[in-house]
Amino acid sequence: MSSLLIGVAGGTASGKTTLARILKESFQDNVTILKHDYYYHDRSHFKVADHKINFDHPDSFETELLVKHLEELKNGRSIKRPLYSYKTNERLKQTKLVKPAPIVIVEGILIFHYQSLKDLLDLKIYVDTDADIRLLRRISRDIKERDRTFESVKAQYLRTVKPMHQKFVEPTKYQADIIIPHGGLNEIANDLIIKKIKDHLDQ
Ligand SMILES: Nc1ncnc2c1ncn2[C@@H]1O[C@H](COP(=O)(O)OP(=O)(O)O)[C@@H](O)[C@H]1O
Ligand SMILES: O=c1ccn([C@@H]2O[C@H](COP(=O)(O)O)[C@@H](O)[C@H]2O)c(=O)[nH]1
Repeated sequence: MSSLLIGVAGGTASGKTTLARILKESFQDNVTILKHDYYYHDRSHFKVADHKINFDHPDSFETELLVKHLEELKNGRSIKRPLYSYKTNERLKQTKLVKPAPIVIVEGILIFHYQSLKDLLDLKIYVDTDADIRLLRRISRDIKERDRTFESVKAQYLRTVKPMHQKFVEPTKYQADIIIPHGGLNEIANDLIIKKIKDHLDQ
């Protein structure tokens, strides 16, 4: 059986990681998760504050490498994925071994922007959460987990995150097979996706 490739897109802090985590908890070793964020270009040479760098433009990622890795996984071969630090904007020297699995979830704000990536996906899910909720979540998460200050989150949001969302992320919503409202813990939507995955595993 070839792997089922599921893409989970949506704005920052919409609940993509939360959905991927719920699917991983339900299906354990049957699920492998790859984040587009692992494939950010290295920006550690920038000595300026984070909010000066545009991390929300499609050119910020090495998407060709992600596409190559997804093809490898789909063909049953392991890959060594990059490791990325949000704290230092750095692509680390080490890599992490990722084994193929029946379900591969790829997650990221812009994954439906690239035709080559979209063509590989069997199911495209867009997690749709209101911008004010996402901003509140992002402020808490970035301060707690990504070593940011309120001022830096605010400046980055206004300078790049919001305009790039409107220009590049939001339009990809209509590329999705399923749009999940109130993303993160939408139980009905999550149950439907779990059912779809079970059907694939039972084939
Ligand atoms: N339904 C929800 N209710 C409250 N907080 C949530 C919900 N879904 C996600 N979060 C929180 O919001 C933050 C961003 O969620 P996450 O799933 O990491 O989003 P994304 O991967 O889209 O950036 C995390 O701190 C997460 O715990
Ligand atoms: O070094 C970095 C890399 C990325 N970001 C921000 O992360 C989000 C995407 O991650 P989500 O988990 O989907 O929120 C994106 O909006 C970038 O702005 C960063 O701040 N620093």
